[in-house]
Amino acid sequence: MREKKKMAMVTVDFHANIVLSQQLREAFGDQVEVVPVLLHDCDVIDTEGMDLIVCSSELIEKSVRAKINQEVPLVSVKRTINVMNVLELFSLDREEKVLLVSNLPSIAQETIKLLKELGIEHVEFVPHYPGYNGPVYDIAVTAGGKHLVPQGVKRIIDIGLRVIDTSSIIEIFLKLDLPTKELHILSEKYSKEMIHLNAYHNEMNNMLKAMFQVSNDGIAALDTEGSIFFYNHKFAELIGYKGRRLIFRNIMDLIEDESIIDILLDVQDRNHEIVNIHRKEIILNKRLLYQGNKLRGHVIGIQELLYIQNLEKEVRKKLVDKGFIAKYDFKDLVGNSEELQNKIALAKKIASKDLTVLIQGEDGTGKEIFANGIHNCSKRKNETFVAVNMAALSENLVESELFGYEGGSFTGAAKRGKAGFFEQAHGGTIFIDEIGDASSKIQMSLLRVLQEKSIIRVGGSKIIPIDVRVIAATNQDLYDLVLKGKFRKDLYYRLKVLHFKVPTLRERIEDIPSLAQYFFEKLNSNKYLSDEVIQAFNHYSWPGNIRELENLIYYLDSIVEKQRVTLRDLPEELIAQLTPFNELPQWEGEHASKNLFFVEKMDVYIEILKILERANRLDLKIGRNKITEILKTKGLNFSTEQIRTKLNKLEELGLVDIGKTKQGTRINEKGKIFLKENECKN
Ligand SMILES: Nc1ncnc2c1ncn2[C@@H]1O[C@H](COP(=O)(O)OP(=O)(O)OP(=O)(O)O)[C@@H](O)[C@H]1O
Repeated sequence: MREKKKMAMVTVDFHANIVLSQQLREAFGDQVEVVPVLLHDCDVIDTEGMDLIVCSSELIEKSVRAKINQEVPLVSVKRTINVMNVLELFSLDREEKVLLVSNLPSIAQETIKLLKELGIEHVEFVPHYPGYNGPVYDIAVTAGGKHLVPQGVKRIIDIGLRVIDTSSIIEIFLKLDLPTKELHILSEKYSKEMIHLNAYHNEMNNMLKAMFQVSNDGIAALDTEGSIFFYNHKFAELIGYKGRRLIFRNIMDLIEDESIIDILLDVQDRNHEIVNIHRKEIILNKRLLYQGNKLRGHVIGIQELLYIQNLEKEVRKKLVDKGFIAKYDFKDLVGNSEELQNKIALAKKIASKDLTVLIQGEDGTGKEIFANGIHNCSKRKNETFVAVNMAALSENLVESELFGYEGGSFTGAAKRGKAGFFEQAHGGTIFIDEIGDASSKIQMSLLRVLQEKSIIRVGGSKIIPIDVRVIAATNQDLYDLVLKGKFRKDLYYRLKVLHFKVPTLRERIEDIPSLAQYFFEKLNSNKYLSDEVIQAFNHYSWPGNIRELENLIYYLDSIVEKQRVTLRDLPEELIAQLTPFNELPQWEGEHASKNLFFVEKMDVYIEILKILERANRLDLKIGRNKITEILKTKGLNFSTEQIRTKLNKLEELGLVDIGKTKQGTRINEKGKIFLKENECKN
């Protein structure tokens, strides 16, 4: 019979030797004799009959060789950390400075590396070893070297001696040159390995258990009969059994409500069920637990609804702070006018289509609220909403703000580069306000994004695919910009796939009282507008639209001391722009006529209508250039652009028809009646 193999386990430290020798005995069983040797206890290592010398580390290999006088194979093992022992380290504060104490600097460094590999990356380990006089911190971590920890440390975490790595165990087996017919040793070793592995799984199990215990969710596992075989503290607390032992208790004895028991024990997964336990609203999720095909039980996750709601609020607040959330809804649009309600109905339809939108409208009409509303009504409502104002972005940075940049692509750029608004909006919506202000270069890039659905960062070459819905808005006449060559036609058509115009406040004066009241209420003010003020407001042009009204209400709330706001309280500049009431024409047409003509002096409009009426009688086509020319002869100096706006206003009132091509503008029947009734008053 072949003699038993013999190996020496050499270490410096006595405790280490006990642990490592034991580990080797477990791995190799009766097939190998393990002789413990302490390096500093002998001048010469007795190698008589020795098949292998195992060193606890490469660092002692040289000293070991110096103490052997015979050629004996030698192996230095790799060491690893017992996973379970490091759990405590997860509880250390982020960025805490912690000493890593070992007998040698290199071992300290090696242990730090191992800990990092195990995921302990949130603390800063500072190596410490005997003879080193570096700074001492409150906490020290050591792998079996408690006695080496310097004075002044308040808390020592001993993660235990580092054990021999599996790969080294295999290396030892091979070095021992055990005959192949004795491969069973290896298989035995493997089975030992399995034991180690099981131990590792056990450790993982323990780690998971520890994680469940610190979880803010109540978690439990029940068998098919309802008997609890795992639960965490939070679960016990939420079902009203805080601090009680629930293992193997049946859930039916703990919760009386049968409808909840039904949910817990029925054979289907459950999502976001809301149940009432001890007068608390609890949100419940459940997954069935299978072993192969066989149902083993149920895993339950519960949480207090209030807690979730508060969390959501916090997350929402953070996104709001970053400006990445749509804070308005359609219900924030105050006003019952048909004009507004029709546009809201249209916008809701638009919201359901995942296409690009163009919103046009004067300043302060609520375009941004519409954009928010569309996002919040769309399938992207739970994703980010990034609002960008082209007019507010500096010319130099606009490209990098929109599309991001690669590290170091320009002076002042962050080293690691930065994602732009488009990347940040990925999955959600980007709202580009004042799109008419985009430079031709940006227009080109925007076209690319819309066509290719990808971006390239400034200074980069990688194509980054993005999935973003674009909502653009402008207070300018984009088509006019296209005609003037200031806006790309292709981009214009790409943007206005779905489009609508937000009505001005002039077009919906009946909303003024409710808007005014809404803004007073927002300020917690009990002030209100007198009828004469509302009348006056109806006769004002509101160039700044709702924003102007809002600001005026803030002004009135701070300046006026009485509850009822009268004409006298209005700012002088506003009064100056109102036409006195007795001069108001009494045309009983559509309400629009009541407001539009008091915006500016009536006479220009009357003159324009007169010119159009004459042209009509003579059957002449007349366009805005001709009208501008004729007005000049009457001492009324306006640019063709201004005349265009006035013609548009007349068209809005239904008094003229503007030809779509080169037919010029024609006065219609309503316009003629209006002219007849008002001509004399001017
Ligand atoms: N229908 C409405 N009801 C209540 N508030 C409104 C309404 N429309 C607009 N507002 C308010 O008026 C202000 C201007 O609205 P918003 O910023 O959406 O307008 P805008 O058309 O995007 O303006 P701009 O083109 O100048 O950016 C905001 O304070 C908004 O809350």
